Amino acid sequence: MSIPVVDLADFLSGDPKRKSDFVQQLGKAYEEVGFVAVKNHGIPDELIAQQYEFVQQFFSLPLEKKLHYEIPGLAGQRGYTSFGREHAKGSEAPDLKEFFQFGQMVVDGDAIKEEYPDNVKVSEVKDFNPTLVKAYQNFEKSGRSLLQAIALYLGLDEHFFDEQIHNGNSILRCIHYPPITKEPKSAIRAEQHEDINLITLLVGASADGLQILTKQNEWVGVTSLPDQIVVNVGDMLQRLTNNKLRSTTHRVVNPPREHWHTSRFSMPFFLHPRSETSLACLESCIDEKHPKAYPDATAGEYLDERLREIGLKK
Ligand SMILES: O=C(O)CCC(=O)C(=O)O
Ligand SMILES: [Fe+2]
Repeated sequence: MSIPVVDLADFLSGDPKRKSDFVQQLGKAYEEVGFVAVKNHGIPDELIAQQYEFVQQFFSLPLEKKLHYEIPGLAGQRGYTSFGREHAKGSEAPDLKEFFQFGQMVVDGDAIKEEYPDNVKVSEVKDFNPTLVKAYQNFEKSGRSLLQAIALYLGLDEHFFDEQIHNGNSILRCIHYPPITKEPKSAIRAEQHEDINLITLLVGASADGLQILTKQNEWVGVTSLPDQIVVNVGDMLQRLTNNKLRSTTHRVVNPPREHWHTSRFSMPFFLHPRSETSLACLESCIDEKHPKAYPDATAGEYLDERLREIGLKK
């Protein structure tokens, strides 16, 4: 299915009409579909290509080397998480994936640094960490622009989210779905779920498989052109907007049998605010037809609850 396509260059053009058209297109797409493809997203192609290359090198290391980077007690939030550990909320069978997570680097003296575990340094793949740092910063920048557009759509100040995401708890997740060697029991590459965070930026995955559940309750495949990234609403933004913007259910299905021998790689960037940020439903999104649907919570409290539900936190 082709999801709506928006052009971030319109938002950044300085032309008030192009900017406000972008805001309306993005907001409408998030009310209706929850997913958009973004062109002119600002993340350099060479950087994405490099990141893919290093990520493939990392996952092709022998398991005992990768296990060095799986750090107990971090709930998978930094470093390596081995195959079969994470399951979707409400699902028993683990997903068919392994992944590596990279988090915020605080360099401006902000005391929030104490909240974050250090990133895990991979020594076997030269330039792995510096490349993830660059990618992380680029995703943050594009994500900030998209949230500025969302703020305007919601009638908020354009910079409403800027402070909330400054040194926020965002995660860059590099995923490997290995080749499938035997009939999977009930598991698929990634079982249906909604993302936890505000928005997710996903660069072109290396193979088909991503599907979204439409309002008509049908699973449809999502494909984006190589020069686009897919950006979807997560549960934190759905919650903040009292269900005005949709955190659409999605999954990654197994390939047809003739492609079982192939790996799939993908790199979602989960944009999170600072943990103290309130996710209380915005007053402007509450009315008689839309009574307040969620109790107040901070982003930190909510994340904690969700990490327990998916088996990453005990
Ligand atoms: O691999 C993908 O294309 C999507 C992964 C995903 O939805 C997730 O990790 O939350
Ligand atoms: Fe997801």
